[in-house]
Amino acid sequence: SHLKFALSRPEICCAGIFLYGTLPICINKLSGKGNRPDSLSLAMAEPERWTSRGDGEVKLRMGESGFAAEPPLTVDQMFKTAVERFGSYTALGWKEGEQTKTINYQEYYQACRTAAKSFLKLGLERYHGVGILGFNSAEWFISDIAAIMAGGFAVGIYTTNSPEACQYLAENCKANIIVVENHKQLQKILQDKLPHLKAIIQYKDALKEKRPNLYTWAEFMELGRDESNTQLDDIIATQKPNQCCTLIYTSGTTGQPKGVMLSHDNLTWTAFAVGRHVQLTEATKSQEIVVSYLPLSHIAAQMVDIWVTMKVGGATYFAQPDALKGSLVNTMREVRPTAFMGVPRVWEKMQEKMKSVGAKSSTVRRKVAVWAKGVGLKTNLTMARTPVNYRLAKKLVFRKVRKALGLDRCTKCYTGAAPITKDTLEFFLSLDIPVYELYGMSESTGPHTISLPDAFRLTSVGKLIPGCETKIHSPDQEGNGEICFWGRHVFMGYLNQADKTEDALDTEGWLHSGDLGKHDDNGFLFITGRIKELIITAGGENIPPVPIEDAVKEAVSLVSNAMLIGDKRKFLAMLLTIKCQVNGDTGAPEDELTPEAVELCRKLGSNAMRVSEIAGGRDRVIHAAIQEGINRVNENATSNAQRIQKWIILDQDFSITGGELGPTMKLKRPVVMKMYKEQVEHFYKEVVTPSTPDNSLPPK
Ligand SMILES: Nc1ncnc2c1ncn2[C@@H]1O[C@H](COP(=O)(O)OP(=O)(O)OP(=O)(O)O)[C@@H](O)[C@H]1O
Repeated sequence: SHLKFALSRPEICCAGIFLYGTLPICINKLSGKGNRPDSLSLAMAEPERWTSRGDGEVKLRMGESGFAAEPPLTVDQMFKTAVERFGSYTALGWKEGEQTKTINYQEYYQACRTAAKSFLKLGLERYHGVGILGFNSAEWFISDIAAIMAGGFAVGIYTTNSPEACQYLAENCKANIIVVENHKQLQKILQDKLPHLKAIIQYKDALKEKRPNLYTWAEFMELGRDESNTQLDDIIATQKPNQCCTLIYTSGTTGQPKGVMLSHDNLTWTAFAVGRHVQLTEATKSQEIVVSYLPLSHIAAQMVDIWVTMKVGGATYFAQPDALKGSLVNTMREVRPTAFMGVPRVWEKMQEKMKSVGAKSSTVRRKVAVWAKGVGLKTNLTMARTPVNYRLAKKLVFRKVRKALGLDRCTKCYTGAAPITKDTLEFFLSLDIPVYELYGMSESTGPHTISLPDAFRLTSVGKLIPGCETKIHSPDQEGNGEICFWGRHVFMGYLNQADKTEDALDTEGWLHSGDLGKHDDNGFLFITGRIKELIITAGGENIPPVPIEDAVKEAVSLVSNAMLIGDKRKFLAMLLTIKCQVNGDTGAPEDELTPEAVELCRKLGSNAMRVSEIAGGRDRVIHAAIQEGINRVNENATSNAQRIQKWIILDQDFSITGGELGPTMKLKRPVVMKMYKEQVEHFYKEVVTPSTPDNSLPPK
């Protein structure tokens, strides 16, 4: 028909050829190389691999067989199937006073439909956000799924966000509705600056003030209770798996948060692939139980607690808001999860706690524990369990430890979202608790590789999830290169950020992770660095900071956080913080040292009790001990450029509340650089000589 048209109207065709020549240039400018803007894509038959438009569609990365060929589903379709198969099984559980309340899959689905109708009644528009700002709860899940069913975007907001950060997100996703946990979170969004906002719902505690368009959870659910189903069903009928339904905002370790657009297929396929790959059991055989406590605005928690659990008909129990301040272990002991996911900091905290309890126990107990841990590590590393010793150690120690942690029926313990140290992995392995690593990013809907009981290498992040692919881009001689992902878990694009999307996805559609890694001969992936935080010195040397920071933390036990500086500078310097107490209510670091740090100071010959007595080199004894540790690290440096020439102890530890750490405890380097600009400038102002009175070490 094109040919026929060209022959009948040659003048239009010539103009068309002219336009056709210039159009690609305009298109490239508008939307990035090789990817048509969506208005044009719509006119053409096939959507492209990515889009940065909220109402855009993408081409699914279907495979011909295996996991990648699984038929695509919308969230509603997956949920309906779960209701058909597991309708009467417990879906969600939570504590109300001393009582545990539960709802089954049938009730859960109906609650989501009611909430979806309420959202529509409040004016939720298609492809607009529903922000959710609060601790994990049934209301959080219901809001999330209802937002999707009603045609909006579910948008989790970190509870630790400042009012400005909350407003930035709400504006960015054109939030029509924001669901908040309590009065404290409500205060963060009570601004006139949100042009799209139509209503706010508070799901915990009584309202402290009445405002138009502010609803309690009960009032909100009442709105949709008797609404007809027509509007909701019409919207659900038009939803497609390749459309966006969830926005995950990156936590900003590498810059301003970006809205990662996840499609229905991203969520439902990843839930299927993970559940199948790690061999979760379906509720009809034996129900999987998880505890929800990690921030739900992060993809790891959402994927495990909401989607994977729904796929297999598991039950999710909610921890208390003060979970990470100490109550988690109580919930764990009550719920006794069958699968448990922690970010590295959670495992580290457990390790610290167990070590300090262990240190106080009797000599005999300690000796038994040391012996058992030796047996545990050896047998788990070699996978050859010496029956007698292992059985005895299990009876005397391992079983008791698992019970105390609430992990007695947990067969799947995971860590992910950030690097974990070998020391922590070995600690748990020695207690016969293998912690399996997951690796991925928001842009890959969570996991890309997973280690499994029968595919496990200490410090490896495991092997690829079937249906996904990994490419190591530009590998060096040792096989180290940028890890790139391919598969149905790869995101749609960053909302309204075509340029940033283009940086992340290459023309063939590979997602560039910004992480360095390599495979061993058996296909295990090892993360060896982060390109996104590589330091390039003024001399042109590329230095990955994390190994040096970890080495310092290991050499000087008093140090809680370390950040290496030196990008575009002549030499390396380091900001250090000291292990201190944390305020139980606010999570803010305090001036008092931890008991462990006080003990370490004593051993070194210092009476320091507070950070302020040590910071800035005030305590000469501690200062000398740290310098000695740093000298040891410097001795192992691979080149002169990799030696730490100067360092300083800061007055305050890094924290999530302070903004220096992201929700998964990854360092927000740009934030720290800004906060300590003066100290950093000071490093580079001074002439480095051996007699410099601060913490300097002369260049070799
Ligand atoms: N098991 C792991 N081991 C080491 N690093 C990991 C692991 N899992 C995730 N990471 C790191 O976390 C990154 C993904 O972070 P995520 O997508 O959760 O973003 P984020 O925490 O919101 O921060 P950002 O602002 O950097 O995107 C990965 O690219 C990798 O650097």
